[in-house]
Amino acid sequence: MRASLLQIGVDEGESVDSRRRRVASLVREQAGADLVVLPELWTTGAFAYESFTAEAEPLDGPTHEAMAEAAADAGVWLHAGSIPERAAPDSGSAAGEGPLYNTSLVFSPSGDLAAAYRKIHRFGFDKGEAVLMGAGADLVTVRLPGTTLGMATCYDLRFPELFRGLVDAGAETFVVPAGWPERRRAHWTLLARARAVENQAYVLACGTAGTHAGVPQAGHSIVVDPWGEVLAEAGSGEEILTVDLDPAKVAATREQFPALKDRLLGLETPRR
Ligand SMILES: NC(=O)CCC(=O)C(=O)O
Repeated sequence: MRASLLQIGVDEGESVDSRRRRVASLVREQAGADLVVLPELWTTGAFAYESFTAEAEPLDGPTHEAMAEAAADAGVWLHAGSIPERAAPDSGSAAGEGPLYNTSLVFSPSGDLAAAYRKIHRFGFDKGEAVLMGAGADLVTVRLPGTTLGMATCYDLRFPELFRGLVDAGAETFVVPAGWPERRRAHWTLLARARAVENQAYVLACGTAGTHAGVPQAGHSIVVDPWGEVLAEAGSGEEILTVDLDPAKVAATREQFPALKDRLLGLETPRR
């Protein structure tokens, strides 16, 4: 299974529309891959909080349209990273706008939306995403030929219980789009490897390059195998990381070193 991670440069000098067109072309160039992965909030930049409202779009908005077409043209599964989603207002609420979410979209090779995941853990503590966006509530997995994807986004990487929940839901390959800052790059690499080792799963973690809202991005997208080995790691600039994965390695690792079977806590039915 061939995966291509597109570490997109997100700088303020490029408009959202032209970046969307550029990214669609890059996705089309990945024909021959099985899975293509984009970063978190690559239309706006994950730290460009002021632009979230202006650039928010419904689930079936311009990014959905452009990425569905690009996935179908390339004939690939596309994890299109995430968008600032403007949800419909609640039917019971007063007239006005619905909430914002940081929502990841996955398209099938025929361009159909296969899954949407609203980021559960929002970054920023008492500002930014944490106050502007709503929290997702659902764990999401997607079945692909050969592997089941588990979806998580950026700051989610710091919450191991999310990943354990995804394993319980059948995940074998975690896809983590991100806009991770350079300042905490060491955490990014360490956490990506930790989530792979503790869950005996592939981790495909795709970040951005460039600087937006004054925050230099780490880049360093990384692919880790179920034993924790780093299969590929990008530098800090815009880059495409292409890696061949062996989906059977997940089951083999879990069988040869069955640590997941020794879990005692957090199970619905305790083993001992
Ligand atoms: N966009 C994010 O979720 C940033 C996360 C981050 O900077 C961190 O966890 O550190």
